[in-house]
Amino acid sequence: MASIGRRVAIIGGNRIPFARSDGAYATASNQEMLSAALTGLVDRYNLAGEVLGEVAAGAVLKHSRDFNLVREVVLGSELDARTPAYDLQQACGTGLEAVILVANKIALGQIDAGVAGGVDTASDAPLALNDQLRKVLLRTRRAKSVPARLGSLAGIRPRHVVPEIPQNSEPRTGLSMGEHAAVTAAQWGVTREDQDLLAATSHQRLAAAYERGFQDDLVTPFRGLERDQNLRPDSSVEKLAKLKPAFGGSGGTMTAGNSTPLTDGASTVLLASEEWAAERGLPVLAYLRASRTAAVDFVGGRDGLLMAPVYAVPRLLKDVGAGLGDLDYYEIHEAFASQVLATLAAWEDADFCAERLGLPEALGSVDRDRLNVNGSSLAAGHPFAATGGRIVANLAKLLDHKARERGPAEDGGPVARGLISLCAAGGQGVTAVLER
Ligand SMILES: CC(=O)SCCNC(=O)CCNC(=O)[C@H](O)C(C)(C)COP(=O)(O)OP(=O)(O)OC[C@H]1O[C@@H](n2cnc3c(N)ncnc32)[C@H](O)[C@@H]1OP(=O)(O)O
Repeated sequence: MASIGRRVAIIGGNRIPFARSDGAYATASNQEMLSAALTGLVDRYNLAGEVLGEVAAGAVLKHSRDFNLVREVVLGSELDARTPAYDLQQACGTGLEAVILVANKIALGQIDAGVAGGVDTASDAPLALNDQLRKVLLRTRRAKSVPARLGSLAGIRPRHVVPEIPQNSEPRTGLSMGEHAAVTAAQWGVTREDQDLLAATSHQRLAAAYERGFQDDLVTPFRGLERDQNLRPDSSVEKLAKLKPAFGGSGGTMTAGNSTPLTDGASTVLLASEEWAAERGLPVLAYLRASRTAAVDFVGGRDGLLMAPVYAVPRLLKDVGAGLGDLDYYEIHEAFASQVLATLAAWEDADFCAERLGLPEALGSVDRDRLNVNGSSLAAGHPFAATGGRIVANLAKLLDHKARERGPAEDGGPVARGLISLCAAGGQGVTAVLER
């Protein structure tokens, strides 16, 4: 559906540098990381003491003690404690979904301003008690006498002490995200060379963005880290070509270098109505124009696990009256280089577009010079729920720069537009168009 209601302004974002799992943030909790990202945002936009409409954020991997994670983060922040907050989760789409939810409430006039965000730690992943041990302990707690309690505890066996560790795999197929992506890569004939080129480019572009100061008002140092720990400015196709396959067996084309690493980090984005921003003298970077989500039947094998954005984007483009080639920037989350390349290949394939997307011709090609121009998840890393916020803030700033370069449009319409596409576990995709 096309956008309705008030225009939703993106004022800016703040994140902490992303760290490789078991790296700089090995001892940081989700709450600490999201608090750091929010504190940086509050400081940058003078939000201390403000009662915001809401803060919506989430984590994919969460401890049970974090049942009210985002509200706890707000209570520990400089925001007025009367700011409501809630947790949400849509796998790797969480951060962008949070932006969309806050934006929709602003568009409908239900709130005037809000923060969206996301956080994840693969280092501090929640280990759960073995199911059998949990049942014994619950039974023991219900027991009414000491002998009954001891009798219940006597049922504990060594095998019950093995914890349940969260798996980076799809429950319905048992395959990891990487293994799923490897199947799709083979189906679309994605080559190792193209994947390594995309990965090297991602590192080089993110390094350049840091060098020219683009990240200065997007990233706040945390725990001694000033830049993303995964970033390798000297990354090259030659070095990447030496890595052994990580997914798809010994002949596989996917490696540690052209796949995202397990990552820790947090991001936040400030959204508001134009009136709210003007009252505070806060400049607008860009507007959230439209969004679409989609899901695919990857269990039945009809589509690849990470191919849902392929379906969401044509509907989104129709909503905003644009062709694929009309956009100034394309931000396609790099879960794996192969998944970005398979997505592009699908849009270029006239038969696929006719049969699956119901289009009269191929959706079109994406100009690589406008794709992930500041690098993306292959270089920055991918703390699942935090990636959406990173991408939204980055694109909003790019659009602001582009609009300043071009000056106002003669017809009063948007001067610059960009697409965001995020694939997510469970065969889902979350996409949006930002404009300025
Ligand atoms: C919707 C979604 O977003 S789905 C995506 C969800 N995310 C995932 O599934 C995470 C996928 N990634 C993983 O599981 C892991 O990172 C793996 C399996 C790919 C790799 O894990 P590891 O083997 O532990 O990676 P590690 O960091 O040790 O790298 C392996 C080697 O590659 C090297 N390497 C990694 N990246 C690069 C690079 N850009 N350039 C050169 N060398 C590199 C490392 O230095 C290391 O070399 P070494 O063995 O000589 O030390």
